[in-house]
Amino acid sequence: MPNVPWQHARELAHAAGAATPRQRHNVGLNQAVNRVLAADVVAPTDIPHFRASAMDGWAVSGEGPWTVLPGEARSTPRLRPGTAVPIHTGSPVPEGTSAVLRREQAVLNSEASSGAAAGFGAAASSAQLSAQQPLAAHADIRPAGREAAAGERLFAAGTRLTPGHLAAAAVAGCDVLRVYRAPRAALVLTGDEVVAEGQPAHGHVRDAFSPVLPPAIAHLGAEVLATNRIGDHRAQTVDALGRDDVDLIVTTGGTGRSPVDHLRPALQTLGAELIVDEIAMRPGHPALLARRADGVLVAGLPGNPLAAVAAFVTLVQPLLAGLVASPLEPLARAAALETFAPLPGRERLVPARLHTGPGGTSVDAAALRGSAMLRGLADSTCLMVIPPEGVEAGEPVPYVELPWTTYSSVSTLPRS
Ligand SMILES: Nc1nc2c(c(=O)[nH]1)N[C@H]1C(S)=C(S)[C@@H](COP(=O)(O)OP(=O)(O)OC[C@H]3O[C@@H](n4cnc5c(N)ncnc54)[C@H](O)[C@@H]3O)O[C@H]1N2
Ligand code: MOO
Repeated sequence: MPNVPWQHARELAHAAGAATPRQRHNVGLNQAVNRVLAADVVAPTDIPHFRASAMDGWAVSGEGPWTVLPGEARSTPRLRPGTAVPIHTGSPVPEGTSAVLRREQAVLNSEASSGAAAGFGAAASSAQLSAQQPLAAHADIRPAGREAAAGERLFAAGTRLTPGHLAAAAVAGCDVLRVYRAPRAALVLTGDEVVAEGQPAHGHVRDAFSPVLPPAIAHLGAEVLATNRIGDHRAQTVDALGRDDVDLIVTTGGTGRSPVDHLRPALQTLGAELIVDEIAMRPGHPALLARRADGVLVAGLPGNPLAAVAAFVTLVQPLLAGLVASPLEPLARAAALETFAPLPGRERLVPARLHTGPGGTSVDAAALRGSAMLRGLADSTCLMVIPPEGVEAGEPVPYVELPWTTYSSVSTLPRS
């Protein structure tokens, strides 16, 4: 489809990912962060699975004062009314326990000082224990099943796993989780003039993409199997686009229509279908998305670095979400801090920084935002999506987070 409206390009990319057959497998918890659940996680038992003390102190039964029994809670299966036994945080409470008395609220024998001074854990058996204040029934007892009952759904299929999910799964007693296999990608970076290290000579450029694309793709939960650098050469391009051990090939450069741009002709040679053929956006309009006859997807990002990042969030981000059955997220909005004039027929993606202040959340566009520039991007957390009709300062504008924005997507400081 030629010159696809920006939002439609996202939807086509997401649908292309979602239409790709998915594989599922079991992974250990320490391999599961950032993977997407392919099945619900269900509590195998009650969580917690036993009634436990929430504090260090005494398990007591009935009304005080209580006679302290010899031993401690773990070796005491049952308490009778009027008795108590020392207990530690997390230990199972004996049957018959009506409450836990915190050590600092306890008085042993006739001592009026706090339980801390009353020799907790070292009290002689048959000492008399009482509470400084009335003790509520069930005080400081964590009931079994308080967090979840056995069989209850803890996390739904489709959840992207964070360390917090994994900690909860571990506490539930899970060792492996059923997840979608991480999508596999290969990079093909084109350009005779592109060098991978050092200061580029006159007419050459230093590669901007190998530092940004692998972490961005990994952040989105996929693996980069290989990065292949090729010259502006037709046969090399056909060859590089032919690998079949991946779900997705991401290319950079060569999206134009000059004799040295080989991406479109190479895709034609391979019999690939163009799903998106240019996008009504700036920068990044020459970007494309294609599917080979065997289903492998090819996302062609333009060579200009900021244009490539804009095309990445438009095509690759939704596509990778579709590959693991995640929804296409609606865009968040924040107030634009400056006015953008209309640009009929296309969206503009502008690097910007989110800022929270007393008046709410706003987006502050970077100054250096030419399609071949990167300084503005370096200092940004998102791309504003300016609609064709423009936006007035103070109006809400949609934005997409950059695919490496993690825990601090909202800055509390204005751009300096
Ligand atoms: N006659 C026209 N010319 C151009 C048009 C157009 O519509 N008509 N569109 C412009 C736009 S917009 C873009 S974006 C670029 C797209 O270019 P290509 O995707 O074909 O990329 P190249 O020509 O190979 O390179 C463009 C530019 O990017 C630099 N580049 C390439 N790879 C890298 C890299 N790995 N790291 C850093 N920079 C890279 C390359 O040196 C060029 O400067 O076409 C416009 N032209
Ligand atoms: O996609 Mo191009 O950046 O607009 O130069």
